[in-house]
Amino acid sequence: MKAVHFGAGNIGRGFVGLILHNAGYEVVFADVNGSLIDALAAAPTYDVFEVGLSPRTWTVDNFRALNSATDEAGVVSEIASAEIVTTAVGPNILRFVAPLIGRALLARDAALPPLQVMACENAINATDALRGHIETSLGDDFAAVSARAVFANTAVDRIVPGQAPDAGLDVTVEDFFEWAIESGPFGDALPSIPEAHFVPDLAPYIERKLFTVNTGHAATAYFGAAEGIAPVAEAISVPDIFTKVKAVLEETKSLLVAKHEFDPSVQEAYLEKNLQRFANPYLPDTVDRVGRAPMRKLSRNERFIGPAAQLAERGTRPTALLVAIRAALTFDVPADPESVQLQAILAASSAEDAVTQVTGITEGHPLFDSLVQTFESVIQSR
Ligand SMILES: NC(=O)c1ccc[n+]([C@@H]2O[C@H](COP(=O)([O-])OP(=O)(O)OC[C@H]3O[C@@H](n4cnc5c(N)ncnc54)[C@H](O)[C@@H]3O)[C@@H](O)[C@H]2O)c1
Ligand SMILES: O=P(O)(O)OC[C@@H](O)[C@@H](O)[C@H](O)[C@H](O)CO
Repeated sequence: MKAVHFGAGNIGRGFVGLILHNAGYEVVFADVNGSLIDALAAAPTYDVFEVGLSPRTWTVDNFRALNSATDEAGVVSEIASAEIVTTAVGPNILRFVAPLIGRALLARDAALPPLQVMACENAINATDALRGHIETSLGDDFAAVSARAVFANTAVDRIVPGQAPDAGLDVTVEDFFEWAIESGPFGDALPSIPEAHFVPDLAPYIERKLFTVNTGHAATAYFGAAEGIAPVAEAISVPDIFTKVKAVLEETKSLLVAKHEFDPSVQEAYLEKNLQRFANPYLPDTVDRVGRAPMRKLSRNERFIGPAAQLAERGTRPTALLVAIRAALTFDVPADPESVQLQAILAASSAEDAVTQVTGITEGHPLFDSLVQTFESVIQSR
């Protein structure tokens, strides 16, 4: 069994690659980072160090690595004969890997079982987005080959921080993980991945993950950055930050419980567990990584505006989420292109225009006026 995985970065090596390896797949990593691919191609193994209360080390072998910038034909050929293709490249990069998957579908033997395509990104319905990019890249040819693939959305959860410069290929990760995959698209032919769990309806899982883990994580990062704190674990240990993050998660909990009918006590335990995960003292994670790409994180369906807008549409004005959104607007990291872009918008725009540009929320939406007030207070304080 062979899986081609795009993105040999933190989650690629420390989670998707590891779980597929443990499931018995040969993993072919495809990445545009030449030095990373060269190192992987030359290495027989790498280690994954799980840190936390139950530490353990995994050794990953049975992998190969290809440079998808310089060897497109090689990557296309590998995908054409693979069982699975996964991605962990970032939601905005899916459009660049899609044409290679499209070309592989054209080349794939129609007699093979369908290629199982799963995007493992922090975004709602990322695989649907990937499929859309494949359709765009193939144009009229897509219809003829669409039966050669099945597309399943997934929710992946494991905190994998940036790695130390001297770590080489080894990856330090937390000792927790969860991989939920929608089962419907596979029919009776589920992929053989024992450590994943297959669910008929992914929507509650991905919203619960994005609006709890990632909303709380990002809020911690932005509150921490505003206080000049770099480590995430240190940020969440500040009582005032903990209180504000918990309040944010109580708001998203109220939405998740109302919308998906989660048991309130189960959701409370889930959010408490996540507050503990952020505080993992063994995990060298930073507010700059967790807060990265604030334009993406503040976009319409993402971890802040997604739940805040839904609460407002249900007649509840969010308050803690707006405090976190305000902190996000102050995230000023010159090395982060989206932070630079955000600060430029705030410097040059009215609050009304900035709200629409950054969040996609327009006048007339029940959250609009609250966002304008929040943006205005940041613009005034600059
Ligand atoms: N790190 C985590 O804790 C974590 C957890 C769950 C989900 N995710 C999600 O996984 C994705 C990747 O995150 P990460 O933390 O591993 O980032 P990362 O930067 O460590 O890895 C991304 C990799 O993608 C590669 N890449 C970029 N453009 C590419 C292209 N066109 N083709 C092939 N490879 C390309 C980069 O070179 C890099 O190696 C993101 O969507 C993120 O939200 C991350
Ligand atoms: O990857 P991002 O930028 O969407 O979000 C940063 C972190 O919150 C994220 O990577 C978490 O570590 C991960 O989602 C945990 O499962």
